[in-house]
Amino acid sequence: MTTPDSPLAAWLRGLPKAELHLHIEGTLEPEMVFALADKHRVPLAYASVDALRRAYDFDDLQSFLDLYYAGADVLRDEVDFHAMTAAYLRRAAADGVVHVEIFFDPQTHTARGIDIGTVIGGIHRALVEGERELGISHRLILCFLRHLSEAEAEATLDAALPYRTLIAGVGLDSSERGHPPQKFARVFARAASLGFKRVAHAGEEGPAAYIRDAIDVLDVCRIDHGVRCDEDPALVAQLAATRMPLTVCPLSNTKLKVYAQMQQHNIGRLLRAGLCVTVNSDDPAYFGGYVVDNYLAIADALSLSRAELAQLARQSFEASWLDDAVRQQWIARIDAYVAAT
Ligand code: HPA
Ligand SMILES: [Zn+2]
Repeated sequence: MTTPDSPLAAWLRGLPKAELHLHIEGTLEPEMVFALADKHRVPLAYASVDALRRAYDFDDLQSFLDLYYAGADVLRDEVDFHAMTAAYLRRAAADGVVHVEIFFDPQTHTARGIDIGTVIGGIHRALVEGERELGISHRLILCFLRHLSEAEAEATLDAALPYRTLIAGVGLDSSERGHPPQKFARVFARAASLGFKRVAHAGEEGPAAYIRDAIDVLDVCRIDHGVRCDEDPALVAQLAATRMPLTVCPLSNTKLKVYAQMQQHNIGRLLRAGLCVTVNSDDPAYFGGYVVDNYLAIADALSLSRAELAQLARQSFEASWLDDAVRQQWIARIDAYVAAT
């Protein structure tokens, strides 16, 4: 068993990495939930930090989402959004993350009467500070909640337009089954015409057909999760041939019972089949680990070599929205690190 103080963990922390699948609301640790509940006098359903953490025992995606949306209720002002984002960036820096592309869910907050400018303002201020103080570059991705209507997604896009220079792309998250990509075809087309890049969660709990539809109907440039692609061998071949990135989240997949055990995870097989798979933490406060914990979990369970782990890190930059020259610089840094260690 590989531990966080093992030589492999230290080596992984030294490996430059990008994190591309991270819900900022999913970084809200129980300690911060309690601190913010206290600050705003919000009653909580749990008596202690430990009791809340013990509740993080999920059956599936929906059982997680119910707690995740409840936890986000303590975020009330700009300072809260800043504190949450700053804490994540400090933790990511300790893991050797040098670039982040993070999701936020504006509808979770606007539905509670919080202005979208408060949400974006706090997150963006922390990202700018993180770049200056920690050297972490960033992109911000606005996610639409797929259990809500397309009309509500359209209204969210409208509300975000005054902040459009701060937002690189749009995504699609929340309950997947029964909410296919087609439901959001028009709002994604409008986002494209406005110059936003597109990503979507697909093939986490939903079928492989949702991955095809995200590509064909929403014109996405990455798939978030995508692990159920292996139910469709022709799709796997297409993903390999086109180098369509998958932002895979191993600890999330075992916590939400997509796989009963990490040994069953397909990321190693997909990597060896030539897919641009990447390693990410999704909602680290809820799933028991940040990005290095995710690398360690698959290294251990799937017996991945250091060469394979380095390739996963290279692919995190290949899949990123960094300028090509910057991407190539980070990949060269990885090559140099591997040669020197
Ligand atoms: O893993 C996820 N899937 C879908 N929606 C989400 N919202 C936060 N995390 C997730
Ligand atoms: Zn996710």
